[in-house]
Amino acid sequence: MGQVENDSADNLVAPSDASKELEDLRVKERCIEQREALPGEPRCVICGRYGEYICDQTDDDICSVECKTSLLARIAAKTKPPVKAPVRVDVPFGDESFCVRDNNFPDIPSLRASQIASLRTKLDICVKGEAIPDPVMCFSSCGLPEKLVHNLETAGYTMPTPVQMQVISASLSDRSLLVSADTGSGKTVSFLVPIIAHCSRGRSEQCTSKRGPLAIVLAPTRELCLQVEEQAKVLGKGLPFKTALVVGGDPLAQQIYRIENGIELIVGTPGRLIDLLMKHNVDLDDVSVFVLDEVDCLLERGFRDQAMQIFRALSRPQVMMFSATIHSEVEKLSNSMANNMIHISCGNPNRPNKSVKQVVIWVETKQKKQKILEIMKSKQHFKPPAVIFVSSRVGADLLSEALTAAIGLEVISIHGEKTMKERRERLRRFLTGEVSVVVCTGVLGRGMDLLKVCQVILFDMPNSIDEYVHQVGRASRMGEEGKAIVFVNEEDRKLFRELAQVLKTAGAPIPRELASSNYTSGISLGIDRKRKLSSRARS
Ligand SMILES: Nc1ncnc2c1ncn2[C@@H]1O[C@H](COP(=O)(O)OP(=O)(O)OP(=O)(O)O)[C@@H](O)[C@H]1O
Repeated sequence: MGQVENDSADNLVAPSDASKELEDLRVKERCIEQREALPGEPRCVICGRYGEYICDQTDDDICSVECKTSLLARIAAKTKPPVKAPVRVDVPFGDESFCVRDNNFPDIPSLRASQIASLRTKLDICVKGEAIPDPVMCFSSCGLPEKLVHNLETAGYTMPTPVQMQVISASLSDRSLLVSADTGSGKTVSFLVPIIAHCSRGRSEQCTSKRGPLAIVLAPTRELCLQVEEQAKVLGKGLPFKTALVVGGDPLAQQIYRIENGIELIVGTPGRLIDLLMKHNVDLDDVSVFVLDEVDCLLERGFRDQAMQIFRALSRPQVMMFSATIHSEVEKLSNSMANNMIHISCGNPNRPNKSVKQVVIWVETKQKKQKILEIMKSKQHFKPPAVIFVSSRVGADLLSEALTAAIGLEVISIHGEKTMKERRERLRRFLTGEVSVVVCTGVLGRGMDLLKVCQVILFDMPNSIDEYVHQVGRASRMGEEGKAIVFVNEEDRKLFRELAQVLKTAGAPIPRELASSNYTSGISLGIDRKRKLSSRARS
């Protein structure tokens, strides 16, 4: 007789046929345990996975107990008069373990700690902190306003991504967070969903006509602010949720007028927001959520003082910080901004997204223009729409003009010296496909969701490997395959060591010149270095 296997998810022994059958017969508790539906198979009406069961009360296809619970909750919410959301209670500073439970929302069967741990491992989620809420498996199972769930579905977001699963649940319990997750993994929705839920709940409770902001999102570039505000509007449609965009280059008076008329969320760059706060009396008393998107940039560079000044103007907000690149200095600083912080990391932080193929080519500075023309003339290598990153504003203008003249295809430039109107219009033309190639400085390097782009060319290496990670990341969204062609030469030597390590980890080819450089000595880089050294030894 075969021994009965332990059915723990952590068990590494493959289950016997008999236990597999038993597993198949077991009713799936959570939707994550259910497989995807094959073509022609019934789909769960809540999450779209395989609809293995039928809900006895409604006859709908359903994948698990969790989704059945959500379905019944939805139906109950439609038939019952709207229930008042629980009152948000101000707790003493430092007591952030307090959390408001929504007793109107039915309990979801809970998983054992070992199952949660194994789920996080499968989803590539690491967490650090005390009493961390479990990840949520679908948007409809965490008590969000029904309209918000509907807006998410309409936007095509049927399932949360791993970072959203963990961040949304942690954030809904009012905890402050430091989140590092791959480029293109869906961090924006992970902070917008709790913000919108919080704002619409907050407004439905307030009896006063006063409508000062309830949340602030800071981001380092105007383009990123524009993008985040757009997405917030889409997800908050139909809810008591208005936004104000506060960025330089747009008239200040209009921004003030909008805020005075009542808004819930301000999305802005630090400089303009400080400017506005200094010149105008904006009541920030009710701001209880403060998000720093691209936090390493906001806390490391010239932005730090401004970001901290805004933070200090708020009274004990929930702080949520996000980036694909976070190092220890930012971790330390972030810990000083909130108590009982949760650290979440998803995927491969501080490294380029695995979906992007990195092709690093050694090109002398004088040859760069010739090389990029060769690439752009090759149907095999050039796959527009494409973004070309350069290091200077003048360089962006010159290169875009030279490429337009040489290949007869309109190539536009975007950088910080252009007016806001021009930057907006050019970005619109690129995003709508009117032009297919843009040359830009770092203004489009971070956070920009350039949906159809699957090729970037780093004509000039950026100043740091962190910026490299972000720029390379523009070539892939949500795991789509992309390609980054990167020009390097001796002028980039201060990054050789880290670059070689990044390429080695990704299994990408390392140019011979880089492998044999003194700057990469001591790193075992395999074949290229050995070949070069042995040919030297022969001569
Ligand atoms: N749950 C979801 N289902 C499907 N698509 C999603 C989901 N969440 C986000 N997306 C899409 O994924 C893309 C990447 O999201 P987003 O721009 O938020 O990534 P990010 O993690 O902030 O990346 P970066 O670090 O580059 O800023 C966007 O096009 C967004 O619309």
